[in-house]
Amino acid sequence: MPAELSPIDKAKFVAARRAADYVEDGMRVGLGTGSTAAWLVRCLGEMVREDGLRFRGVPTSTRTAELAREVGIEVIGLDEAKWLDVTIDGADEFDPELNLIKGGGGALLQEKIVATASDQMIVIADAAKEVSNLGHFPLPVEVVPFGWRTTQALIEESLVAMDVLGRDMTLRMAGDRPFVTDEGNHILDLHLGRIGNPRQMAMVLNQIPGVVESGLFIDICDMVIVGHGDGRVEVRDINAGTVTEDRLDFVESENLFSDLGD
Ligand SMILES: O=C(CO)[C@H](O)[C@H](O)COP(=O)(O)O
Repeated sequence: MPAELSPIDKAKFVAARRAADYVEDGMRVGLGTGSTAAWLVRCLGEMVREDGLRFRGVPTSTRTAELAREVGIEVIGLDEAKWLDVTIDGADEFDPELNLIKGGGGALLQEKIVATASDQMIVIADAAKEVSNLGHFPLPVEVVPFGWRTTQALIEESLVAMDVLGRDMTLRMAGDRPFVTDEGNHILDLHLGRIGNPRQMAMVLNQIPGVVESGLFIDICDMVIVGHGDGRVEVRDINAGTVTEDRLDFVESENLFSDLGD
């Protein structure tokens, strides 16, 4: 058991813990990927074991599926679930309209499919993920391995046509090999600095043959729960247009903290 969590892990934990309250008996729930989503999965696992919560989870990656099974969550596939009550996931950035950049963990494709097949998407994030404009975080674009350099050139052409400055692009690596997603694809990270029109960017990227999906989540997220290191939690609800704030007691739990990392 770690002696002390960092403020960032505390922030991720309180956001995840607050979001777990949205899961009710009988629900089908999309389970995101990443370190914040891993806190959610641990919290939900504890609620299953300690409080008898009964729900079925649809994981968005093999990593999340493994953790969910480990903590006692019943795991099903999306086609079995068909439609989900809620998906709870992390994000790399969110803007005032609750548009997102996701895919830092490489799971953007399953994450987008699962979130889109849900009545509601809740994002859990530490405060550092909030931005006025998306794009400081490199935008992940999933591309098929076949002809990926040609796809890269087509993306570059499209960025030129959109007058986008700062078009640096890198193939994501895992050691000395290209990173491979759960779907067997590669990821190009677009270092754009600022995305002036995320909606247009998402549409343009999705029209390029070879691009499977981009990490821009436009009009998909309904609510962001922002966690702070001191236990404060803010809930941004796009429909209600409200910001509510409360504070969670940071209760240390040996079970939850025994397997830090994602
Ligand atoms: O999109 C994702 C994975 O593909 C993650 O949700 C995103 O990268 C945030 O990760 P973390 O919670 O570790 O900061």
